[in-house]
Amino acid sequence: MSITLQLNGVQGNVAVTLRRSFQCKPRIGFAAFVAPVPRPCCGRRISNDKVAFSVTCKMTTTTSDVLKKKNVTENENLSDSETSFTCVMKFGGSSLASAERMKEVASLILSFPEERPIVVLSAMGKTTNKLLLAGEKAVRCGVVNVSGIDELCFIKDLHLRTIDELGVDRSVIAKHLEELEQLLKGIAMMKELTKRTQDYLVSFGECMSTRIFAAYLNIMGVKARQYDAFEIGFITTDDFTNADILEATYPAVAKRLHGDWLSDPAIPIVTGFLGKARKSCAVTTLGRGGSDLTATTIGKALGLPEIQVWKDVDGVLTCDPNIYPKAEPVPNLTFDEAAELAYFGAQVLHPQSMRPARESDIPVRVKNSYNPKAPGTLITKARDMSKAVLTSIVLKRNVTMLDIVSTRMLGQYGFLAKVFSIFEDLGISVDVVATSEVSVSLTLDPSKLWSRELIQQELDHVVEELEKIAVVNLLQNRSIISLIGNVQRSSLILEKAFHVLRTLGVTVQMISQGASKVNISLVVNDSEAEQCVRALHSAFFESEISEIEKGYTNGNGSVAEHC
Ligand SMILES: Nc1ncnc2c1ncn2[C@@H]1O[C@H](COP(=O)(O)OP(=O)(O)O)[C@@H](O)[C@H]1O
Ligand SMILES: N[C@@H](CC(=O)OP(=O)(O)O)C(=O)O
Repeated sequence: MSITLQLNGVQGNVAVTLRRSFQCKPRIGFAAFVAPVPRPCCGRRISNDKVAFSVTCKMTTTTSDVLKKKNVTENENLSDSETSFTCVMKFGGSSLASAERMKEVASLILSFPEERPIVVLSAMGKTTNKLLLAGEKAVRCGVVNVSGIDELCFIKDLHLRTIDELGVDRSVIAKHLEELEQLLKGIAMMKELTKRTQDYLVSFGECMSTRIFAAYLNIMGVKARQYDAFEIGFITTDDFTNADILEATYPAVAKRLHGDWLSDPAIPIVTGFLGKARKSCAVTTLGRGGSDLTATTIGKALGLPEIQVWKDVDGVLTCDPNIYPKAEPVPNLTFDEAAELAYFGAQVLHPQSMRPARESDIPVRVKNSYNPKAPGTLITKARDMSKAVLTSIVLKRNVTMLDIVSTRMLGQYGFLAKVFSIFEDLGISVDVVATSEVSVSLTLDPSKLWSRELIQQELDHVVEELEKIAVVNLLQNRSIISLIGNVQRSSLILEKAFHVLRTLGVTVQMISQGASKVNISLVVNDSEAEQCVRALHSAFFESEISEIEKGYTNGNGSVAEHC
């Protein structure tokens, strides 16, 4: 059985996403569609000979952004009933810092009446940081002093004030506030904060923000339902503080959210960042900023047409605005570029968050909840790279670099394998690598876990192990500057970048062109890094002729074609 879809006069290449409807039968192959259907789809039987399908059509040859939703029945009969969600909207802590902000986010969601979103929320403002600090203080302060921990008082005050200002009943989070204090007392008693307990501790942030927001929507007459991710099928590894999402998550989450919607439609308000460990069944977290990953996971699970992540900036910018305020929004990025950018330190996206979106080819839109009219950044599988040179500059500070020279003869095989097995044994992740026949230079990832730095003891251990096979030079306080862009034009990028760095008198200590073909990484001293980023930004992105650019002007004063 197959379906022929008539798209009312729209010509050209049409990508079609079919979304699961009421029942799991019959399974149907949709051979007639131009694009392959991502997974078996199910229809809703509306009479003996008709089955209704919820279909989203994305016109890829007209305006790439136009989404049209239609319900299509077998033999081109259209039905009006809408059966599923249209997007994920994720709001981070920066969008939810106060009652005022929660109100604005609620009206922002409701300003898209044509959307039926799944909403993913982070903890309010800086709640996660405060919870972590409260946990650290609890270890040292003694049980009797827990109630007085500044961060606990701040969290209580922020959430109760928000509840009161929104007109929500305090009972919505009363149990959580009580349990949070009990947990901190437990930590104080044990004088210990394990990673597992740390995850449980920070989960209170998302558990409370989602409950408050759902209750507020309900008060406003908009039916909403709160979900704890760890109760609806987010299954992860047991790697507390940095857990990976397991495949079983996708069908479980889709079944739960879709099933609930069909039996009693309400906007789902889901905790970002959290999961449930497969073995221990304890609460896990997905690493800092992990709510982005929650959003893309839900997008993939339900095969949604779009994933939106709402931030406090006008999209992904040409560099970190805290380093250089003249940073500009980047209108389009590929999944590869966004992933590389996030991995190499741009705080704006969680490093793993692009994976589910890329796997299911769902566009991710990064928008500004403080400035919803700004177009934001659209992240897709491919984009027109013909004019692209540099997209964004990313800085990762406080990196440790190792120069490792083999003590054996030239051509000794297995040297690299030995080096990397040492890192594997010690559970340390390597970022950037450059090799020669007898030596390897590499940088160590400082922020794998909770943004913590590798501690000296761990570094000493690495060096000790490596010194069994090599001469090792440990170089600390380095920075990686990642040039994200079109590596097809790497000569141009490098020529210009090195001109900038030479003008500044900066020596590049290592260079590596990523296998992803969208990233060139340069290692410099920490103390010089910010100055380099500003100068590189000025040279690559600013139209006025900068001091550095002057070196590129030709005789008649016009800028030579370098970028
Ligand atoms: N290249 C970049 N583009 C945009 N924002 C960036 C970039 N690099 C760093 N940032 C920082 O990331 C912040 C947004 O990310 P984040 O705080 O995680 O938002 P949220 O809490 O809403 O998820 C911005 O306020 C900005 O300071
Ligand atoms: N609250 C968590 C998860 C998160 O994603 O936060 P945000 O969206 O505010 O970056 C954190 O601070 O890491």
